[in-house]
Amino acid sequence: MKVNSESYFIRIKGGTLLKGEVKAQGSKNAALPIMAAALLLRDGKVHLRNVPKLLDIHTMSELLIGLGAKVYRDDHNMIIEVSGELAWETPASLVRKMRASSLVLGPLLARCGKVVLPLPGGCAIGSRPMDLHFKGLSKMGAQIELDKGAVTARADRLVGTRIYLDFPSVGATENLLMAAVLAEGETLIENAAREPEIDNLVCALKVMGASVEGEGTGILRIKGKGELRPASVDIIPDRIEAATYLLAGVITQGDITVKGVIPEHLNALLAKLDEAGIEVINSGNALRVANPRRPKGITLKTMPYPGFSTDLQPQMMSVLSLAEGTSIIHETIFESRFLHASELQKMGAQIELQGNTAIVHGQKNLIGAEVYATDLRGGAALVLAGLAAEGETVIYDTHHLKRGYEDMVEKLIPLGAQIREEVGEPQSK
Ligand SMILES: CC(=O)N[C@H]1[C@@H](OP(=O)(O)OP(=O)(O)OC[C@H]2O[C@@H](n3ccc(=O)[nH]c3=O)[C@H](O)[C@@H]2O)O[C@H](CO)[C@@H](O)[C@@H]1O
Ligand SMILES: C=C(OP(=O)(O)O)C(=O)O
Repeated sequence: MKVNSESYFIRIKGGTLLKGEVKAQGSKNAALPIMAAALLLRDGKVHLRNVPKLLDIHTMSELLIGLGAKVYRDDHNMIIEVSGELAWETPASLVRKMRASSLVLGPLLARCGKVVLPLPGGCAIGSRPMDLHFKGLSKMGAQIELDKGAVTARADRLVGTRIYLDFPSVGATENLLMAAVLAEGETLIENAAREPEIDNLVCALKVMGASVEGEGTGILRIKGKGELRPASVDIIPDRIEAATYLLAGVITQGDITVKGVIPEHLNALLAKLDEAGIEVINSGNALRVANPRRPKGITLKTMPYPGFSTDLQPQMMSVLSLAEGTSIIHETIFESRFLHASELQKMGAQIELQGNTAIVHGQKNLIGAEVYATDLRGGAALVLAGLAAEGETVIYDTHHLKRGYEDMVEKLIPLGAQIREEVGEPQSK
């Protein structure tokens, strides 16, 4: 039987209370830009530790190899070796697979003076333009041309300048920061994103010899350097993956400890769980929920960090669909990040959508059903719902989960989940 990447599905027999410990993986969204940052080296290696084994990481490796870098992997360690000339044309087949491919734009432009990047385009969760990336690079002296779905950026020299971001875009902050570390003079990025993954990138750039100040403050001050040096970098724990397992404990009213986390990265989630009446035990580098009660309905709004992460909104919607009372969820980051709602409705969730607001009327039970993962976190939300639902849930298109969750099924089984992944064409599809 021919198996393609879209033939994965997951079967869950729900209603089992989960119990045990699970370790957080390294952060996907920190590892991806740091891998791209290796392109800034003229000659040498960047060693990365705690790199998660994910499809997106594989895609970024392929992209770097296509550009002329060498990538070696050994379990969760990775070495990226860069020397000599790099290609500046990025292949559409890889760029279209993953939005984060656009993170090679800043480093390649700074390193090669020219980049052709097919535009990653929209995806299921929203249109995701790159205007802020282009505006910032233009201000640094780059010429940007858009033609036939690709951007060509050219710059004989990038010059430090003052850039105000109209929105604290994570990707734009990362691209501009990486371009600025090799630019002439000082760059100021105002209204910069403050996500922990940006701090991890700043930390990586600093060990590579860059001069950057202001991480976490919203104002980044970068003094350009002629050259960076080889370095070793630790990837931070993945706050979104960690939170997903914590929420698996909440939704099954189980007893789950997530180890190897940085709890302060999850302050917004912890505040909302507290409002919902869920006690989370914080022991410094682990978070535990111990047979929590059913959550109360709450209101939440997704916001740039330190606000509530849009990447946790779908999983939280599953949890709140089993709350006592009604919850209101405002999605302010992506315009179509409610695709999971109609799948949750098939499982008995009572959700009304009004533009970027979801009104979730909590139910006592969800019922297993056949549902489709529409995107990465939407898929995670369905796994959570399936773990709590009565009877069997079959989730199709679970290849999306492989972008962001290392061995999700294998991590849930020891916690008591009755879950298995299957490959092939399911009968009922
Ligand atoms: C690989 C990675 O780190 N992905 C994360 C990153 O995505 P990403 O970096 O794509 O997210 P951004 O912060 O850039 O996007 C946030 C919002 O700004 C808009 N925008 C962005 C750039 C731009 O030039 N113009 C513009 O209008 C986007 O369409 C979106 O509505 O941050 C998102 C917001 O926390 C997370 O959900 C993603 O998981
Ligand atoms: C939206 C996400 O990733 P990406 O930006 O790579 O699509 C995510 O990690 O939830």
